[in-house]
Amino acid sequence: MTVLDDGDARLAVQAPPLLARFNTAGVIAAPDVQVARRLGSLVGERDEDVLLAVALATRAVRSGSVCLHLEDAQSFAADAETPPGELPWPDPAAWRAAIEASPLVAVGVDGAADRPVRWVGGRLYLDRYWRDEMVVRRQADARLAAPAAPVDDARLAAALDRLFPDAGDALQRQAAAAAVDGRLTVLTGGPGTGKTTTVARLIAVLQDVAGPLRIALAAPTGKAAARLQEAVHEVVDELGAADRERVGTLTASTLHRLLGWLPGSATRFRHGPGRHLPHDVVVVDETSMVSLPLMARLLEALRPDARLVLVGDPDQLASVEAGAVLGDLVARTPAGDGGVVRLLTVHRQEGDSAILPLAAAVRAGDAEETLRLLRAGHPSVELVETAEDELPGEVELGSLRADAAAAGRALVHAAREGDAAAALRALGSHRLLVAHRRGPAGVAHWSALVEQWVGEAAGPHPDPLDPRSPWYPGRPILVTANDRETGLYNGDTGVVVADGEGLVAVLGDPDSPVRVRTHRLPAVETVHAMTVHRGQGSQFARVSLVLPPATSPLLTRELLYTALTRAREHVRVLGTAAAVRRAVQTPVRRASGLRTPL
Ligand SMILES: Nc1ncnc2c1ncn2[C@@H]1O[C@H](COP(=O)(O)OP(=O)(O)OP(=O)(O)O)[C@@H](O)[C@H]1O
Repeated sequence: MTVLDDGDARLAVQAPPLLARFNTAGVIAAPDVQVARRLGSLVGERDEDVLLAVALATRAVRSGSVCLHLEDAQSFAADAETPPGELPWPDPAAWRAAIEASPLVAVGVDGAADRPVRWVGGRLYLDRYWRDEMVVRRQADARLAAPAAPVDDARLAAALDRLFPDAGDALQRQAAAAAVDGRLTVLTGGPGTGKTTTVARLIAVLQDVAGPLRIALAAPTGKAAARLQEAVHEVVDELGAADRERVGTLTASTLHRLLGWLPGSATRFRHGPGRHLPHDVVVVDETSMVSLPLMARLLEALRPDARLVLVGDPDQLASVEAGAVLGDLVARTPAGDGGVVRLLTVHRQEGDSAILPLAAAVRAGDAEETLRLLRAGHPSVELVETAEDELPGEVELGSLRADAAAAGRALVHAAREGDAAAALRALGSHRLLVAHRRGPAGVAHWSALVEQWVGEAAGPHPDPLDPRSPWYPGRPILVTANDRETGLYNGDTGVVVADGEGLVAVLGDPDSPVRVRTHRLPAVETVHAMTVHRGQGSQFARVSLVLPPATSPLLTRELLYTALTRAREHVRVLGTAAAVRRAVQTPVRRASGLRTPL
């Protein structure tokens, strides 16, 4: 057994022996032990089996689950140093009995309301997540059970015929009809299946048959909100004059902004059960990124008679915080139920791109087909297969370097000339995505490498700049904090460009960029590479994905699928065949109770 080392932040100081054993084995971390001990001390619970279960429930939340399935507890040891079979797991029956008898634990749906942990159906919850899951469960059930206010059938049929003509897509039309009839509609589909097109047209239908309605468009990130707004405007601009007028000019915001986020307040949001949102319809895009707590807050804040339309792709990465609500809502709703519509036909004209078949193979979990498509050498797809578990060498990096340097050179030259639109277009022309934030395969390593390549390709700036200044024309930036004053959000990207004698940061849409003086910017990082999580909600002409070693716990099907579908024209994957296989064969499993009836 590893000796406890106080200098190692992963190891808890003075942990009870059983917890210490699981801690040193790497199954639970110091914060999990601390939560278990703190909760235990509230009620004098000393039973180490119970404390271990609480620590594992905390561990489960840290890895994105809402609760701990006790019978799956050993899965947390899969990547630990000690094989799960060698750890002193409590006897399952005794473990359950100890949990049920503990003063820490409320047992069952109707168990005591004031205990910090809840035990229901073999699942152990920290109370806060239990309550949020109940909010989502009750709200979703109520919304699916009772339809929205009725509309005139003939008028609805006419609106559907006009906005979803025969040549269109029957499922898109069905989604619009569901959004009129129901108070909760879940609209899913892969890239290019027409989700945004359907949203814009279903709003036109709603305004016609039930309007005038107050409509909110929202997304989990500022970037995704901006993209939604732009895409909806494009579709609305093509509608007939009467529909265009009824829809009006829609603006999209982040969910936090919609709910009235209050920094530092205990209730967190201005809108909630006691103060509903004024909207008749709320449409949320990129819902796969919405966590369980945020979904609970949104549902509580809706007027009971409002219509909610959740749009997204449940095969993408789930939220950073706990929960995979979109996937759960899709899975729990009976097939053929009006509340969930999955669009299946890809409408985007991409020539004969191999990206979507590749993404489909990944989604289907077919590792051999994924490798075959990657290796086939289609113009839109490239695999740079590296030697087992080594970082790619100079030869292997050749094509990535060529793309990164070309995009970087175009970006720097445009930035030096003060051409904001060209600089932002260059920023979107190629993006390097990686799995890890830190370590040898992390963002920092790759960002520094690309910076060096771009520096060599673009040459030194002709005018002498202050070498101590972090600002130079052609610096690509990623905003890492929300900032009300400038309206910038965590995740926004842009470029520093020349502006007369000085410099200005330009961000967002190349055709109508936001301009912010560098001294007014919130916290930013140089962004020559980003994590796949960061890239979610954005698309780029060309994408290069560096896979981590096959042993990385971050290597999942959702990560690969999300990265591949960020590319519009070309995607390059660098990594071993083993890493590709491992990713395709490792779907993320996030425990929750939402899929199971109570
Ligand atoms: N029913 C349809 N008939 C013909 N073309 C369509 C139809 N629906 C959508 N399209 C076209 O397909 C393309 C993709 O549509 P859209 O952007 O709405 O898809 P999406 O699912 O939102 O994609 P993504 O999430 O990747 O942005 C657009 O060019 C759109 O005009």
